[in-house]
Amino acid sequence: MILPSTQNRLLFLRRILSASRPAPSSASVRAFRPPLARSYTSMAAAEFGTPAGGGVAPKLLFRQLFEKESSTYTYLLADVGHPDRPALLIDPVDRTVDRDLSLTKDLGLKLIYALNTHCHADHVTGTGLIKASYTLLALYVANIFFTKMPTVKSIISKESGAKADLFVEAGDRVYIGNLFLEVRATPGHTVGCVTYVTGDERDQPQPRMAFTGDALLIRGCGRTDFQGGSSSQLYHSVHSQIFTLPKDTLLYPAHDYKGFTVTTVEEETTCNPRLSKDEGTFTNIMENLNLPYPKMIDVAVPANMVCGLQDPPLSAI
Ligand SMILES: N[C@@H](CCC(=O)N[C@@H](CSS)C(=O)NCC(=O)O)C(=O)O
Repeated sequence: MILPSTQNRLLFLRRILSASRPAPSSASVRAFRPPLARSYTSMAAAEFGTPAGGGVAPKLLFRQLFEKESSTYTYLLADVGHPDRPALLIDPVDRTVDRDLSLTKDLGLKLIYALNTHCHADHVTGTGLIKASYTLLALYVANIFFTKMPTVKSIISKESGAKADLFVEAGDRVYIGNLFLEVRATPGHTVGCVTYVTGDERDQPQPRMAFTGDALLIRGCGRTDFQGGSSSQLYHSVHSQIFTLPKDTLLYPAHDYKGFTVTTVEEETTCNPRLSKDEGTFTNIMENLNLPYPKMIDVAVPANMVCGLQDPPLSAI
């Protein structure tokens, strides 16, 4: 079956969707996993803390993807040890949604979640388009009244104040199959920034991996001059929540402007020109960055507060 581009799919969706679909629920969760190998129709809060099971060890499939206009990294993670091959995307960008969805399809993955580390100011998140695209796919392949509809749920922190299907807080776990990400609160770039860290249990990937959003960039860090930013808070977030991870933890940021792809806790604690300093020096550096505002800030922030969908939001179609 040939499907039109995501933008065209959205236009089509707007024409044919009536109020037949309830607005997404906004359940707050501590740990949740989708009811794999059962139904994807449930919008109820997920299960708490029980393994997906199946007797198979988790096996990570990992891809780092780049969006060059905003220099943004999107990360694809999947548990390919699980028969359903469940997957999630971290920080998808609207411009590259088609690429990301076709990759998940090529790899035979079942996308379950689209996560944001925070409400971005420089680009529009892809989570809204991904959700809409999946909804339309369900309409193509079956009728919405009888089928078990594949859905992707958007996730962001509760503190962000942004719209999403599920809101996470420090200590929560996001499961795909038998893999999980632990949520750590790392405010300072924005009030709602979180870092997603792979699990610390024996069957989880080693070394651990942390998706730091804009809290920590390779040899840098997120700016702190808007969206409730605070250099003192950022310093404490990184030192208490990221630099305390094992030294070999791989750190994957949401952006890179210098050509780097990955770093480690050990590297950044010693080589980061901002965060390896004492707090006073760090604050002084941050107060004197004198960066121009991101070009898209006036478009991106309002759009990202509603999951990337605007004019009109999907719930209003
Ligand atoms: N030139 C870019 C924006 C660059 C920028 O401000 N990046 C942010 C993260 S996205 S809000 C940042 O925190 N940078 C820190 C730094 O030291 O560069 C654009 O116009 O989009």
